[in-house]
Amino acid sequence: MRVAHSVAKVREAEEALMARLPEGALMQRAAAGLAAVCARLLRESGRVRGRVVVVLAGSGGNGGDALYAGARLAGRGAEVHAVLTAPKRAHPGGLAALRAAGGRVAELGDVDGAAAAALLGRAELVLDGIVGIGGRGGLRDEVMPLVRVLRGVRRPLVVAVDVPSGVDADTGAVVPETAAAGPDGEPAGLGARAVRADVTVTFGTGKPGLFVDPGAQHAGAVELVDIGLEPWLGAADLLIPQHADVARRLRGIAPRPESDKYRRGVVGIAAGSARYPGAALLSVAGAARGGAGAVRYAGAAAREVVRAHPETLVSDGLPGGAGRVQAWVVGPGLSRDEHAARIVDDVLALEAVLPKLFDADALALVAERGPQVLRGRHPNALLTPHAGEAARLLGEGWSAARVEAERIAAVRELAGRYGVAVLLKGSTTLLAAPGDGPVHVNPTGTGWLATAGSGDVLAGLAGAQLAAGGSALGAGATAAYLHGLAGRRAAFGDGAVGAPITAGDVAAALPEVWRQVVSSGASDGV
Ligand SMILES: NC(=O)C1=CN([C@@H]2O[C@H](COP(=O)(O)OP(=O)(O)OC[C@H]3O[C@@H](n4cnc5c(N)ncnc54)[C@H](OP(=O)(O)O)[C@@H]3O)[C@@H](O)[C@H]2O)[C@@H](O)CC1
Ligand SMILES: [K+]
Repeated sequence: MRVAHSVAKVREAEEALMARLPEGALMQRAAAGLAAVCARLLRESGRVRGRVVVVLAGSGGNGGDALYAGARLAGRGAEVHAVLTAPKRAHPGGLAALRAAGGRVAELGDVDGAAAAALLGRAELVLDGIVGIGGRGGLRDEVMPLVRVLRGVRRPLVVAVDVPSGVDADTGAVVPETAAAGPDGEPAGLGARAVRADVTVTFGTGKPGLFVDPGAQHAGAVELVDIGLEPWLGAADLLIPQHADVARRLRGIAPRPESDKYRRGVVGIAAGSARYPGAALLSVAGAARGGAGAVRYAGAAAREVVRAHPETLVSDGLPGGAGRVQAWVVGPGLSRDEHAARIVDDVLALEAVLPKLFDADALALVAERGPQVLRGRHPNALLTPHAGEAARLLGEGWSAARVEAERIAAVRELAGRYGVAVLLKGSTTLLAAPGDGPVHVNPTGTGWLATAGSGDVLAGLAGAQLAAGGSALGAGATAAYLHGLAGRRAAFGDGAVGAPITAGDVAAALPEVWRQVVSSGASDGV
């Protein structure tokens, strides 16, 4: 499990640790770890000696880390150039160390467009130490020309120090560029006032913004440098599961010799309608490979379902009359007519402790009824909205765009308000349960999963995980993880190039990724 802590918790822990260490010791630990990662990255394509490294150093501790790391690389023979983005306030110790090691120093004002392009064009590695956890808002005007040039030059490896400068460390938010087009000709709207890194070397613990989009896209691969903070860090704010965590749960629900289909769990699917039978088929496909012993289907697409999935137990009545199940999935392709409302109300009338997953059209119907139909009544329910559905559930003051921009806050608010676990779909899928516990981030997604019906497969899969037992949050997190891996598997196969996939391909890839996770469970995985 990877973890992340809020800036406030990091600051508190740093203070406690610094009080026990000689002055500057913590920054030396950070810089040593940072330089070691940079040296390793440079060695992947040769030696450190003679390589051109450009350090962008701001006015705070982040710039200090970068300058000290630059000094260490210069000490190993690299040709290091620093550009001070706030020359009067550059870290004095770091600056002296870099100069003493033979590094060259320029001020932002001296490095205009052409000079910046020449310098960054020669760089093999750029250290982004403009601003770290002390940053507020997007990058300021004075550094943007340099950042735009960096974006345009034939890419050196960009290593962000602690956080990509301009990314909000707590939320992952970035400020979009409002200017029409940058000098590099980048179309308006695509750029952000933030650095885009290949690798982020973060200190002490992860920062939430490194794992949640759009910040995650700016962070690239995240490497953690241990600076001894752990004993002083409180509970994590974000958890990022890896193969080993998911493997533990999958082993726990694997069938035993004495298992029968009922002990493994039966998942009920109330999905699809005469208009949208496909959603029923895809939900059943996800559920059938999701770890339950059997799938029961209740609804208008019974005939189509049994034709495509003959192992399914089908009926065309309401869920309550369909027979015993351990978890219900309601919503995909249900449409929003009176009959759909009757189905949702029927599920809401089922035994309170029975796990129930509400997706798609069922979410709109839940939103109409209000949080009180779930809060305090259905402790094991799971909502699986995308941003638009989340905004509808949250009501006044929320829009899909706001949910996208404040994903962590949105998923927490939803879980708190409805009193149930929530899986917020999107480019980074997040999960939260009511209360102050950590938000889970799914690390396995791929853009190729943005394809029709992909959410239906996820709903079925998550329902099967609910039926197999455990908390709604654990079931949802496992489903999101497997679904993301299956999407990657379907889109990329064994290679590095993705291709378009269908939701059916995602369902078909589930057994393979399940095996992959369980068999490599001891390693880090993603
Ligand atoms: N504390 C520790 O023990 C350790 C800390 N460590 C390191 O220190 C970092 C934290 O250092 P920090 O607190 O000095 O803040 P930092 O991120 O450098 O930025 C503050 C400066 O940036 C400026 N600035 C703000 N917003 C901006 C913007 N949008 N665009 C441009 N500039 C902006 C702001 O300017 P001002 O608002 O004052 O005008 C201020 O001067 C942390 O991330 C880690 O790398 C490690 O060495 C481990 C030990
Ligand atoms: K930075």
